[in-house]
Amino acid sequence: MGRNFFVGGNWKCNGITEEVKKIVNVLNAAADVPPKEKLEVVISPPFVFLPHVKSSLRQDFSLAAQNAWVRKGGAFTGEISAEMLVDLGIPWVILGHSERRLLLKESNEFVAEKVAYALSQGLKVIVCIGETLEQRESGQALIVVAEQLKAISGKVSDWGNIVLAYEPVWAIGTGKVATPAQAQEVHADLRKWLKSHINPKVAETVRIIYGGSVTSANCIELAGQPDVDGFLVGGASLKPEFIDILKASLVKK
Ligand SMILES: O=C(CO)COP(=O)(O)O
Repeated sequence: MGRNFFVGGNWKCNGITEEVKKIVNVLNAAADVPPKEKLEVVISPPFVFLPHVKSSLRQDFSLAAQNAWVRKGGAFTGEISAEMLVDLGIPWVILGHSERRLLLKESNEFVAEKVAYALSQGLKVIVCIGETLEQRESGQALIVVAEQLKAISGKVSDWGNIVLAYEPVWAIGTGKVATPAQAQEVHADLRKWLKSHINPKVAETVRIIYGGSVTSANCIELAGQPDVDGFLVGGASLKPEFIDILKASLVKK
């Protein structure tokens, strides 16, 4: 089917210099990581560590920022612009993470504007979408992710540089992973949505990755689902078990 497996390691707001060095050492020392043509690995440290990690991380792994400002830089204290990331040679950015949607009140529209701007500057974007527990329990999961997707599709015409990360909020950092069937159901539905609202080619080629309590213990079964094209890993990306998660890509033929 030709969708290259994709694993992102989202370090979130974790790590100080010594810890960052240790994680990079573990990543650099990992043997038998499938080659780039089979597995795309993107590590996302906090902004302040991007230059250090860029200069010390193995060449077959790539880098993502965890956020970017919604438009050109300027008088926006505390923000980081897409131009700065491009200047530093950072190819990817994570946008729309639920922690930012919920804690920093980023709306669907705002996230969509950020995605469009980042793409316009040449960044590739990991777009996060996902429902809360309350929304799932009231049967709204698919409606919520479709709305999140619709906002983005209203502002984006080229999907070639987008990876979609389905991250149910109730599974993030809770140890309560979605079952493989739950993940597959939403991923298949997202692909159906893309097919009818964008086009069949985008539906077939966009990678849809799962995030939320992925560990070395559950990654193989999740990776075995036909519409799960990889993972966005939080907590476990700070640990040596991340290497086992990378190897879950081997279940894809
Ligand atoms: O939010 C996540 C990745 O972006 C998932 O976090 P956890 O893997 O810690 O649940």
